[in-house]
Formats: sequence, structure tokens, C-alpha cells
Amino acid sequence: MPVSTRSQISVSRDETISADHRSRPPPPPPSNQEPPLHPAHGSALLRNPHHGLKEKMRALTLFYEQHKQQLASSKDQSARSESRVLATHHPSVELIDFNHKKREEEQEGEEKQKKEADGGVDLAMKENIVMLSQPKATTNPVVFPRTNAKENQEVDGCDRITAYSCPKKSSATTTAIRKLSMGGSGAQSEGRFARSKAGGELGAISENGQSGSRILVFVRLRPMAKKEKEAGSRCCVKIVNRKEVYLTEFASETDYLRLKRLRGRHFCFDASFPDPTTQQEVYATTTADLVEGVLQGRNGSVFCYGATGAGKTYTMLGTVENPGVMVLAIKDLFSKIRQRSYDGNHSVQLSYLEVYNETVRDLLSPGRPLVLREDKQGIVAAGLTQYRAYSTDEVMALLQQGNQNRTTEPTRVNETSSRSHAILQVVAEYRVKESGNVVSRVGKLSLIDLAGSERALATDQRTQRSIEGANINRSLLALSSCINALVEGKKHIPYRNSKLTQLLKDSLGGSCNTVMIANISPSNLSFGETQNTLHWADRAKEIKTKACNANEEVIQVPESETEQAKLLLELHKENSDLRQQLVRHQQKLLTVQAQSLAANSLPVPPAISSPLLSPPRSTQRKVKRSILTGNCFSTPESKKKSTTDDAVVQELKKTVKNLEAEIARLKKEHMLQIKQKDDFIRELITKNGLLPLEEVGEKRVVTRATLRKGARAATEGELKSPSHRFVSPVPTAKKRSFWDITTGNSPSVLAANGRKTRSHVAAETPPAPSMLLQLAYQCFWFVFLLGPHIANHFLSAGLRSSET
Ligand SMILES: Nc1ncnc2c1ncn2[C@@H]1O[C@H](COP(=O)(O)OP(=O)(O)OP(=O)(O)O)[C@@H](O)[C@H]1O
Repeated sequence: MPVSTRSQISVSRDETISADHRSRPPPPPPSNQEPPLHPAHGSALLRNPHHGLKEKMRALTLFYEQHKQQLASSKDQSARSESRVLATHHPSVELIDFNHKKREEEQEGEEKQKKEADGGVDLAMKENIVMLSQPKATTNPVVFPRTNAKENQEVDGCDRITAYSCPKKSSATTTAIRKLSMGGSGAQSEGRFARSKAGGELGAISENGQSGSRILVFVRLRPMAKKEKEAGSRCCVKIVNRKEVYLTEFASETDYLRLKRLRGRHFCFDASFPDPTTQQEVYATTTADLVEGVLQGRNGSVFCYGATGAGKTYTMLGTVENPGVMVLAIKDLFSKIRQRSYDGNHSVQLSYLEVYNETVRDLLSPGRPLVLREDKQGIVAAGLTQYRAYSTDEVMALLQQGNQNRTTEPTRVNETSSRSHAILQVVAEYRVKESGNVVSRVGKLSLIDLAGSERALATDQRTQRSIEGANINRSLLALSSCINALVEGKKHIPYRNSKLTQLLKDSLGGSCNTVMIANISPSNLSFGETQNTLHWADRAKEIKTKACNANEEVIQVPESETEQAKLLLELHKENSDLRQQLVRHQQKLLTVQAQSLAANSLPVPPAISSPLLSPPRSTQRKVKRSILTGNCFSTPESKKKSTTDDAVVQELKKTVKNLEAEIARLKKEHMLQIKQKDDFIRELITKNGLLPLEEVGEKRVVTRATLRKGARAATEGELKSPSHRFVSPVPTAKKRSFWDITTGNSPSVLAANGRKTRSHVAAETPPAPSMLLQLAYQCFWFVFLLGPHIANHFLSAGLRSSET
């Protein structure tokens, strides 16, 4: 992290000495007569006002010489230990190795315990038991300046290192608690055992998958670079027991005054990797468990953190010969999925993005910067390409493609310095058969290679590089703020301060198993950066993550074959039922469609007879008739319509019949009336004696009968014209015409006294109406009498035509 912690640890040596003196009991007096070397004596000397600086220096020099002799004598013992290989010429490192014999004894004790214990017991747990049983640190005569009190309280089993007087957290106790709490499922214990084995019994403990787990922090030390060697830099980092990291500031052996300001610090992590550690070892210890968790449906994150050139990209990506965590994790993921997936039912999707100068870019399909959005799944980059990969080779090709698109620039520190934070996300979804059921699991693994924290001077003064550096530092500062807030348990975590922290939100504070790998350089020239890195890594250890629940779904599957066959039969039956239903519905639908079509269609014209098209005679007739009757597409509506029409016709026919009967009746009545009138006329004539009855016969009374007679006569030759038809045989008598009858000019109304009555016909024959008028009257009567017949005729004719 870019935040320096130097100010916290620069304490004067004198203060430290006095503090140590206060806190420790005086040691037994020395056997020889040499000047007192113990700090108590030293402090006594120092407190003596008569002792000058020269004496102090002499005492210290003597002590230093003696210490060197002791070291020389212990070299034989340390030659047998593994740390002999790592021994450097740095005095502090030599001091660390001073206690090798003791550590060897401890290791022997560990092995003894291992043999005694059951086979299934976690090696890491045993290691912790041993650590707990270790004796408390004894008083050490070597006094070094006190550093961060929080970090280095005690170093178990390392007397000399305790002499740093850097109060260290009781890491052994913490570790033991963690390890003891893991005595849960056998599977987990097995997993941890396997991991311990793979990690070379590093004792790294995973609490993944358990509620309230914390971020696991690992440290990796890279080998000294050629450039650094050439620059005469020396190793300032010592890794002990594959857990503890000792950081010492260099000082010249003869520069006694400089000793005052020497800084030494001690840290303890879940595991620490010295420079010869292989990539495979690092992967097995840090990430293998996370991959396992992903396969169980849990999310996992691994991020590499450190100064520029510290080996982050090497750890994450590696080289062709030594592939890194990303490559190994993907290979492992694919091979494990293949082994387990039920019926090969699995999918792996990946995305690869970078955060460069506070912009998010898609590395697999570069284009416009992406926008970060928060949804139910957490923070997502909108529009980020998700590639589905079916093999490791495909993933490798995509990874290579992405890395080519990644922003890297040469800096003074690193020739291929990553100028961006890169995040590879792999989503694995697969089905596995477990206790008769099929379980579908989805897990996400995020592999993050952060850009290196750096000092402006360490890289370049050029504008672009310095801008990049400023942005990198800004985002890493935001990361450190988030770590601080999380450690302190604050409610508000400032994730929004940078794109990087937004993207890491899930990994840091979400439901996720998270691993941090802090990369450090061994060079004393990078002391400040290494110290910063270790400080923040140590702080990150305290971050508690939320319980990581498995994202899985159980699909019920019958166990026995008989049950399966049963299920298959049931499914077949259901399937055929559904098919039948479908056919029925289709039929119904067709009928409805046809009916609606018929209802909406116009009457079809009669088919044009064609010898080729015409059907057989009988059919043709039927068809023709049906077309004519409109029954070819008989719908309920059309049927109803035709029925209504029939009823109307019947009604009309009835009416016609009734009318005809009425006409006949009226005719009869009319004839009767005429007859009555004739009789009445005759009677009147007879009464009045106007004509003797005998003469009556002679003088031709115009009656209907006579008319008929006359008509007959006319037909015989007398009345040849219509005007003659009504010629009265009596010349004096008024000729009674049809007009007379109808207009009441009847002779019957002629008064006997000669007076004209209304119906009286004057003696002088009134002028007869004109022929035209008579004709009109005749026509009227004609129409009156024959009208109903004619109407009836037309009506039935119309009905017939409407029927057709
Ligand atoms: N464990 C290691 N073993 C061998 N070589 C290493 C190791 N770690 C790092 N290196 C080498 O150190 C150099 C710098 O490493 P790397 O590029 O990984 O640093 P970095 O932290 O990613 O730097 P930056 O932040 O600038 O990108 C590389 O040449 C790399 O090969």
C-alpha cells in the first residue's frame, strides 16, 4: 500500500532498552569475569552517569564480538537445518538462525507427535498443538529498537528474534483457535489435510465455507533479480517455518551509530513462501481449496498485491514453463469438473477486464470503457463479454488474447510492468450426482492481478507513467481505506472511492472465500515497499468475510432402474395424452375457423359446368341444389335465416289464401246485393204499375239476366260494339248503365211523382257520362275485383324469385 508506516516504528534504541529493562527480570550473574553483557548490566552501565559514550561503545563492541563467536559455534548445528540454505550475511538474519537448534528440536517433536497421532489428523493442527506447547520466550540480551507494538509481540521459539522486542500478536493462539474450530466435517478435514500435504506441510488453514471466515493472507518472496544483485543489494527478508517473515533493515557491521536506527519487523501469515517455492506449491496452498469451493457452489477470490516488480504477475500468470495461479486454477477446475460432472453437463464462462486509469475495459473484446453497475449479483461491468469455454486450451487462448490487450509498459523497476489491475472471472456451472440426487452448482472464481504500488521515483518521471502511477496508488489507497474500515468494523466501507474497490467489493466484504497473496522483493533497496506490503497484508488478515453459502440446487432423480422405467412410462403416457388433447383442440379450431369463414363469405355463384371439372351427375345435381338452397356452407346462422324465410313464406301463403277467401266472399256478397237490388227494382216497378208484368217481358227490362241475354244476343250479332251492350230496349226509359248502378243513378230512385230525387232519373234523359269516364269506372271495378288476385299472383311470383 502506498501508505508508509516508517514513522510508526522509528523509536530510539535507548527507549527500547529502558523499556525492556523495566519489563524483564535481571538475569543470573555471568560465570566469567568479563564485563557484563546482559542488558541489565548494560542498562546499569548506561544509567551510570560516570560511564561515557566511549565505555558504552566498548561494551557494545564486546557484546557484539561475543555474539559473533556464539554464532560461529552454532553454525555447525544450523548446517543441518533447512534454513542454512537461506542464511545471509545480514546480521539480523544470522540472529534469526541463531536459534535453529531449538527449532530443529521442535520439528523433531512435531514428527514424533505425527507418528503417535491417528492417520486422519490434520498435520496443520498438530503443528499448532506443538506451537501452543512451546515454552514462552525467554529474556534476550540483544536489544533492538521497538517497532509496531501491535505486530510483533513475541516470536515463539525464537529467543533472538524476541530480542527485537517487537510485541507480536499471539499468532499461535489465534491459529490454534482457528484450527481447533475446523473440526467439522470429515470432508473439510480431508481437504485441509490434502492441502497441507500439497503445500509442503505449510500449515495453512482454510476456513472457507464456514460462517465468519476471514481473508487468508499468504506472502511470496521472489528471488533476487540480476539487476538488484548488480546494484549490490542484499536480502532483507527472512522466511522462517514457512509462516513467519522477518524483515530487517540493513546496516553496516561497523556502523555502530547506525545500529540505533535499525528496524526489524516480524510478521506471521497463513503461509509464507521463500523464493525457491514452485508455482505448483503456491497454487496448491493458496488457491486449490478455492477451486474446490467453487465446485461446491461457493465464490472465491485470489488477489496478488505488492510493490511494482515484486512478482505479482509472475504469481498470477507465470510463464510458459512455469504457469501461474490463473492457469493452474483453470486447468484444475476443468479436470475436476470433467471428473465429477453428471452426464458431462457443465459449462465454464469467463470474462477478463482491466482497470486502467480509473476506467474499466474488456480485455477479451476491447472497445469503449465499461460502466459499473450494482445489481442482485453484486457489482457488474455492464456489457462485459462472457465467453463460454469448453476446454483448458480455449481458456488459455482467451487468456493470452486478454493479456496482449492488457496495458503493460517498461518502467525503471520492471521491464514489463502492468499498469492496470486485471480481473479474470470464471463462472463454473455443473451437475453432479450425489446420494441419488442430481445437484446443480454454480460458483465464481475471481483471479486478480493488481498493479504495483510504487513511488514516483521508483518508476519514471514521465508524464504518462506518473499519471498511471498516481491512479494505481489512488486505487490502492482506496483499497487500504476499505481494508481499514472492514478491520475496524465500520458500517460504511468506502468501496465507491475507486473502480478497483467497487470490483473487489464481493471479495472483501461479500459472501466469498478470499485469498490475498502479498508479493515482496528480497532486496534491501525495496525495504520501504516491502514493509508497506507486509503491513497491509498483516492488516488484511483481520478482515472478516460473510458466510459463504453454496449456490446449489437439488434435482430429484429416482434411484432404481424400475423407478426410472416407471417414470419413463408415466412420461410417455402423459405425452400421448397431451398429444391427443392437442389434436382435439386443433380440430375444434379448424371447425370454428371454417364456420366463421362461411359466415363471412358471399354466396358462391353456381359452378360453371365443365366436362373436365364436372362431377358425376348425381353429385352434380346434389351440389347444384345445395348451392341454390344456400346449404353448401350451412352454418347455424344461415340455417336460422332459411327457417325464418320459410316461416314468412308460409305466413304469406296463408295470408294470400285468406285474402282469396275474402275476395270470394265479397264477390258473393256483391252478387247477392246486386240480385237484391234487381229484385227491389223489379218489385218497385211492379208496384208502381209502370209496366205490366207481361210487358215487362216484352219491353225488355234491363236486368242482369237480360243483360246476360243481351250479351248473348250481342254475341249472336245484335250488340257488336260495347256501346250497344247497354242500349236499353225501352227507348223512353233511361238506359241503365254500369255507371248508373255504381253512382246511384238508379231508376229505382226515380220518384213516382215525377220529382227528381237524388236517384231520380229525369224524364228527360239526363245526359249520359262520357265514354272515358265510364271506361275509368270500369277499370276501377276491374281493379277492385281482380286486384287481390293480381296482387296474389305477383306476390307468389316474387317469393319464388326470392327463393331462387
Ligand atoms: N518467484 C519468482 N521466480 C522467478 N522469477 C520471478 C519470481 N517472481 C518474479 N519474478 C521475476 O521478477 C520480474 C518482475 O515480476 P513481475 O512482472 O511479476 O512483477 P509485478 O509485481 O507484476 O510488477 P508490476 O506491478 O510492475 O507489474 C519478472 O521478470 C519475473 O520473471
